[in-house]
Parts: sequence; structure tokens; C-alpha cells
Amino acid sequence: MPLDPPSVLVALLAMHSLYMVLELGMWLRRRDDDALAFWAFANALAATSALCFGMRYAWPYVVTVSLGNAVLLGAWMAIWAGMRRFSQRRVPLFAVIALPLLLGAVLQFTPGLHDNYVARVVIVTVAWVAGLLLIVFECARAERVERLVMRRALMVAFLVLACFVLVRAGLTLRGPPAEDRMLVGQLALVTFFVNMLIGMTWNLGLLMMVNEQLEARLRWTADRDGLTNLLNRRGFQEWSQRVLQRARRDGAPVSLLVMDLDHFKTINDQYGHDIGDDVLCVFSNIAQQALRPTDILARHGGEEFCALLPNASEDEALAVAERLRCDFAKTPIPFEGQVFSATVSIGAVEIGADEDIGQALRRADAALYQAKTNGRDRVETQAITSRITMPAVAG
Ligand SMILES: Nc1nc2c(ncn2[C@@H]2O[C@H](COP(=O)(O)OP(=O)(O)OP(=O)(O)O)[C@@H](O)[C@H]2O)c(=O)[nH]1
Repeated sequence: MPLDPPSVLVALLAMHSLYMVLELGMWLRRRDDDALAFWAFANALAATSALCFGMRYAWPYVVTVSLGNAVLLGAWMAIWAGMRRFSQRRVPLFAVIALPLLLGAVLQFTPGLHDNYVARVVIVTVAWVAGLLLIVFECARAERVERLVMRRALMVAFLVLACFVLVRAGLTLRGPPAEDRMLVGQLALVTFFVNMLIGMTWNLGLLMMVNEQLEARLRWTADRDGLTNLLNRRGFQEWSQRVLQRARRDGAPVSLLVMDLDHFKTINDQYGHDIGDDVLCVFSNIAQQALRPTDILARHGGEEFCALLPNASEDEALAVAERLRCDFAKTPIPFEGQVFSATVSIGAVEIGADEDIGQALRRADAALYQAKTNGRDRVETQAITSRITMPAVAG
């Protein structure tokens, strides 16, 4: 079936319209993420530019050259703006509007440019490549804060696109004169196809990136405690299994602390539930400072916390627990212009070679119970049965 540029143009417009409606619909459902609104707008601009370019010999220069090129730069700028909003950065709307306007004005009003094809290609190529590189840099910057596979893929795709624009400009400058309408028609066909591919790639990439971020955040939330932002019981189970397995492989000791704030019901009753929440947050901060970044701290529920300490023997765990207990007891907690203090009881055990996390937790709980019955604000342990040792090396 022979294809003609108008049919392909219609298909291109339909594709951008579909993505625009899809992204607008998604944006309307979750208004907090206006990246999607910017990307929908980018589709509207990309479709407009395709229409302008498609009417090359039917419509005047101001539409097919000045407007078409400026609007396509506007589409890249809208994608860039969306990328910034996607990572919660401010969008300088001035840049999004001013740069395309500037390109349009240069193309329209620079004396002699209407007849100077080479100069036009150079100017437009520089502007487009700059717009595309802005997107690439924005992706790279955002990746330092939050890593997303699809954003890295998009970064590569936009970099390839910038190279494609450069190569295409080189070929166009060396190619046949623009007056050869049949060749221009074929070139237009190829260009529309390539634009279709490009449009599909960036739209699909962006939507998959939104999905990836949403999934990662849901997973993060499911594993976290809403008050302290520490891992919750579920997150602790998952992470502690991995750390324990690694320690077993390395033959390194691993210890476990179970920590329970003392008389917490009384704190709630005396100072109120909000102050009780503050005490939980104070303890969480002190515990994070007392532990190493490789240790795993979690709020196991209510006023109970636990921590897994890789590369820590029983003696080291007891020392860490004692330091934490003292730090917490010394910390003043403000209440209505005065201060009070709270204490914690801790059960600390080294995990045995034949124990799983559940068994170790039960032993640490028994040690904690001992600490509570022995008067609270203290650390107790339960003897380990068999230590994790270095696995024997074959041969
Ligand atoms: N403010 C606040 N209180 C909580 C939260 N989760 C659990 N609690 C309260 O923590 C208290 C725990 O009380 P108990 O289990 O009796 O323990 P305790 O008073 O600390 O006594 P001991 O552990 O024996 O020293 C209960 O009153 C719970 O309502 C929370 O997220 N915020």
C-alpha cells in the first residue's frame, strides 16, 4: 500500500493527540503531579509543529518555518519542564516560553534568513540540540537524588535524538536542494516516520517512568512506619533476612537489639498522645545517631523498636545498647515550657549460627523482659548457643 505524507501526518497527529488525552486524564486524576500536564502540552506542541512542517508548500513561511521550528523547541522545553516538576523542582516558565519565542523571532525577522537555507538549518539545529541537552542534564541531575531505570533509558534516548538532529542537519546541508519536491516529499515521509517513532518512544518512556516512580514509592511506603519513617515490621523482616544471609556467607557475627520505651502508657496519659509521638521520634533520632549506617533500625510496633547490627558480636552489641540507653535517658523532652526525660529497656543478643530472625527475636524479647523485671532503664542479654563462624574453604 503506497503511503503519502498527508496520511502519515494524520497518523502522527492522531498519536500525539492520544498521548495528550492520556496524560491530561492522568494529570486530572492526580493534580499534585503537574509533570503530566507539561508532557500533555508537549504533545500538543509536537502535533502543531508536525502540522506546520507538513504544510510546507501550502502555508506561508511564518507558519511552516518560524512557527513550526519554534513550536518544536517549545515541545522539548515542555518535556524539560515536566522532568523538573517530576523531581519536585521549580520550573522557570520564562525559559519555557522565551526560548521558543526567541527562535521564532530570529527565524522570522533576521534579514536575509528567509532565503538562507544553510543558516536556518544551523540556527534551528543549535536551538533543538540545546533543548534536548537540557532534558538530558535534568535527567542526570535528578538521577543523583532518585534512581529510576526508565529515566536513565530516556536520558540515553534524548542523547541519541540530539545526535540524530545533528546528523540530519549535516545530511540536509550536503543533500539535494530544497526545490527538488519529489525528494523533499520522500524526505518528509521518512521524517514523519522517524518523528512517529521518537514521539512514541518519549511518551512511552515518560509514562513508564511515572509508573516506576509510583511503584518504588508504594514499596517504600509499605515498608515504612508513617510516624518515624523507620522500617516497619514488614520492612525489617525483609531487610534483616538479607543481611543475616550475607553475614552467614561471610562468617561475620550479627547481633539484634529489641528496645522498648519504659512506662510509655504513663507518658501518654500524663502528657498526651502527641507528646508520646514526639518521644517516639526523639528515640528514633537518637537510635539512628547511635547506630552505624549499615545497621538496620525499625519500629517493630507501638513503642517497641529493633535493630540488626551486622559485624557486631554480643559484647559490641551490649556496648552500643548501653550507649543508646544513656543517650536517650539524658535527652530532655520539652513539654509546656518544662522538660522531662524518658528511658528505654533493651534486650541484646548475638544471633546464633542455627537461628533464624524469628528465633533470635524471641531470645532478645526474653532478654528485654528480664530488663523490664529487673527495674527497667537497663540492658540485658541471653547467652548465645552457637556462634556464626567463617565457612570452611574447600581445598
Ligand atoms: N503516642 C503513641 N502511643 C502509642 C503508639 N503506639 C502505641 N502506643 C501506646 O504505647 C503504650 C504501651 O503501653 P504498655 O504496653 O502498657 O507499656 P508501657 O506503659 O511502656 O510499660 P512497660 O513497657 O512495661 O514499661 C500504650 O498505651 C499504647 O497506646 C503511638 O504510635 N503513639
